[in-house]
Amino acid sequence: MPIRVLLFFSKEQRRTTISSLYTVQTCSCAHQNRRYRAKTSWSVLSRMLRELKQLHLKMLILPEFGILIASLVFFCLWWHIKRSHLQRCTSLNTVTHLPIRQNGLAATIDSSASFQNSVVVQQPEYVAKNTKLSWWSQNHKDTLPSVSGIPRYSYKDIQKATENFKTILGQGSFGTVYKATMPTSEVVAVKVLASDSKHGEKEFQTEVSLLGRLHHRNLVNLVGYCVDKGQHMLIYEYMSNGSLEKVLYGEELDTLSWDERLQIALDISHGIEYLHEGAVPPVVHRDLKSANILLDHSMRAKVADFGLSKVELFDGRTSSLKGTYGYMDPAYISTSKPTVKSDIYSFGVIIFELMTAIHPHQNLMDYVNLASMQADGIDEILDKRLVGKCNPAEARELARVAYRCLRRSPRKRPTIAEVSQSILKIKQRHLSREETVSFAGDDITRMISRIEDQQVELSKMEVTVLKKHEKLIMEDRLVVSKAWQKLEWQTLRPFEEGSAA
Ligand SMILES: Nc1ncnc2c1ncn2[C@@H]1O[C@H](COP(=O)(O)OP(=O)(O)OP(=O)(O)O)[C@@H](O)[C@H]1O
Repeated sequence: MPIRVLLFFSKEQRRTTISSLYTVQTCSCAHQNRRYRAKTSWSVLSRMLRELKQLHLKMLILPEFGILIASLVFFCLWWHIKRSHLQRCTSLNTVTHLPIRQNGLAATIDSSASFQNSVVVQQPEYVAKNTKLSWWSQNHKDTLPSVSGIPRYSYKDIQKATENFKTILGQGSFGTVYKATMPTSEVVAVKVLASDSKHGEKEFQTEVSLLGRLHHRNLVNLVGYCVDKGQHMLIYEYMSNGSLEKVLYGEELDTLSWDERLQIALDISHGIEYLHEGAVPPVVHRDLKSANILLDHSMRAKVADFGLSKVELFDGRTSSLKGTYGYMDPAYISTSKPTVKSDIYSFGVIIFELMTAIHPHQNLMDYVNLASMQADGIDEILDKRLVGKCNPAEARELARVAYRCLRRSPRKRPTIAEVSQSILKIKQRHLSREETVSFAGDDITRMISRIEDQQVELSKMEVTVLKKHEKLIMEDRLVVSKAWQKLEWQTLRPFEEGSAA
């Protein structure tokens, strides 16, 4: 404020003007809320102008004061325009973010109109890692903003990575899945949404927004996507051992060991636990089945295919039935209301599949119901490849967990955390048993090798004794022959001398 201007004011007026200007300045520093700040600034300014007018001073003709007011007005206008532009941009992606619990990570609920009720998790380390892929897309100026920070690729990029869609990994109701190698040498699986797919674009968007925000070591991670040339594609981390369904029912000679099956059950339960209890609100998968469990190079399992996932709503809203025959919870079929307990039911079916290698489409549930009539009924339906290779007590215990998951009343079914705990206990007991066996095995091996060493020693001793004996005999023989010669010579000598005489 130029001092010169204030000189025209009376003492009282000067004080009012200075304090008004001071208010403008401090308001702009003190308040975080910009709208409020702008509003306050405007009201203070207009009040000040009104006061100046009342003073009948011709201040505005003074160039310094005019410039100051003009720049203040300009600044406020500029700030307001910038602020509303920023707000408009953010509302296109995410609107309101409320804090949620997420395995120790801060997470938020996205209430944007485009992806209603989807779960938002703060961008994890893994996404940052994948930003190295984005150089590829950066060259393509036509790319639209990516969803949830997941790298977006052009059709050309994918065409190149899949070598013109050469290797098919599988076919689902969503479309065909191809193998691809990214420029970083990372091998991925590209799911191409079939143009006649019954899921359509809505499902595609659900999958991108949901998968892009949910990350766990037991979920198949989404590493990119493509919306280009009328095509919709999802890029996932590559699971080299394919689906659990293929491994259980395929013609591969290699079979899953009991140990591997226990680990797979535990991995699946951890994946579901993340969806049900790590994400708030909970995510119901709605299509858990062995075809949606994928196995990596070391046979560790991850839950895949969130195309049918929906965040559980607490308003009791019902929706159309989604899922796969044989895995669907009867309570869900009758109420059409998906809950986390419907997933627990499907998981129970998967546990029995793991144990029996009987597909739900081949009357698995009939066998399971028959087996439930006896305490050791599971022994009768256990996968033939496991007979004699697994501890029956462990198998029966796991079957009991699965039976609890299949209870008719959803309320009586355990939570996924309880299921995880039970499987973990079985696994730990299995490991400790194996250690004991291997300890005992170690002892026997050590004893055998000691006996073998002793045998070698004994045979060596035998050889030495024999050699010594032989030497002694030889020496004795020599002595005897010498004595014999001497005796002979002494006996014959008188005769020889006599005859000579
Ligand atoms: N990330 C992946 N890595 C390796 N193979 C995969 C991957 N995703 C899918 N596949 C293969 O592609 C097949 C089809 O997968 P997709 O998820 O499209 O269908 P689905 O789950 O079998 O059936 P639906 O879509 O009807 O649920 C799988 O069975 C699997 O063999």
